[in-house]
Amino acid sequence: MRGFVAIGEAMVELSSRVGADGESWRMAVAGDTLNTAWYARALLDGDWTVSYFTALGTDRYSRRIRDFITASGIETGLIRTVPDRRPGLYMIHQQDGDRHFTYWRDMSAARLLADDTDALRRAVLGADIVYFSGITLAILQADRRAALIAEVAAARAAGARVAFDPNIRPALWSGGDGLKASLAAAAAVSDVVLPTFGDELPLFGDKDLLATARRYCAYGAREVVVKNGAEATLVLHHGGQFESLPPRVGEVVDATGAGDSFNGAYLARRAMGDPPEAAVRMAHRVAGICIRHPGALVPPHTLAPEQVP
Ligand SMILES: O=C(O)C(=O)C[C@H](O)[C@H](O)COP(=O)(O)O
Repeated sequence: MRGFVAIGEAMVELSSRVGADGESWRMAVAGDTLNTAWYARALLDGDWTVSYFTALGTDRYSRRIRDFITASGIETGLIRTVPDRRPGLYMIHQQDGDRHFTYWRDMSAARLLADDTDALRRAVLGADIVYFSGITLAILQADRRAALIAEVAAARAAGARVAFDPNIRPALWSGGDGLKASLAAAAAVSDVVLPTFGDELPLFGDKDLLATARRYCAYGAREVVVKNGAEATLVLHHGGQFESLPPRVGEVVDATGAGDSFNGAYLARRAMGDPPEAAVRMAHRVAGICIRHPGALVPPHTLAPEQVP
């Protein structure tokens, strides 16, 4: 068996719908790295196990998150338990054609996911693919962030392929606490980096997607996939480059999870041997399904092979 391990925070997700009887809220389980693990699990074949590493409490909602992850076919055996903490929560708001998030996660259990270095090491050692994000880093104290990057680097030295999405969320980084340096340090231990141009532009002022891709290559990445919403994705791979245009999607219900679902599909297809061109095409199809549904995750039947051949 081969192993895909994702590290980060799983939360309670609330998304709203306005119907005849007013606004109603739907509760789900999501979180960027969990979303990617979930889509990867849906698309990887039976030769792969997918595991999620985080920290959860012992309360009702922590149990619900754990049960959901297990029911999705993702291993939860290595998840840390922090009895006096609860999971974080976020609400999705649609505005100006995009999704926006409000968080309640300052004291979440996941903030302590890297406190036990041995647990972290057990989670990543022996994995074939390790996946983490800028959100995983943002929720940690600076020394724990460094510890996590060191464990990821050790897993890579032991043979893992490392994938990282910068997933820049300025709201999670207080001024001057090392956002840019953390992204550079993470990319330096990564093989594949999957940034979103719209997140990179305001922080780095990149003039185009190539500038974003080159920056992550300069940090050390070998394969960079720059997503750009409905516009063409740019892939830099072993010195070559190409662009791929996503198919047009009719009505966008909620863009939450577009990037994460793209990553899950891209990494799953690369893991199973597809070249980047075919992996990007599949990733666009899956992201197109994601954004036609509320919340980050879709009803599993919408990813059946006849839907995404
Ligand atoms: O922001 C966070 O901390 C979350 O994890 C909540 C969301 O599930 C992802 O952020 C969605 O990510 P996108 O694929 O970029 O839409």
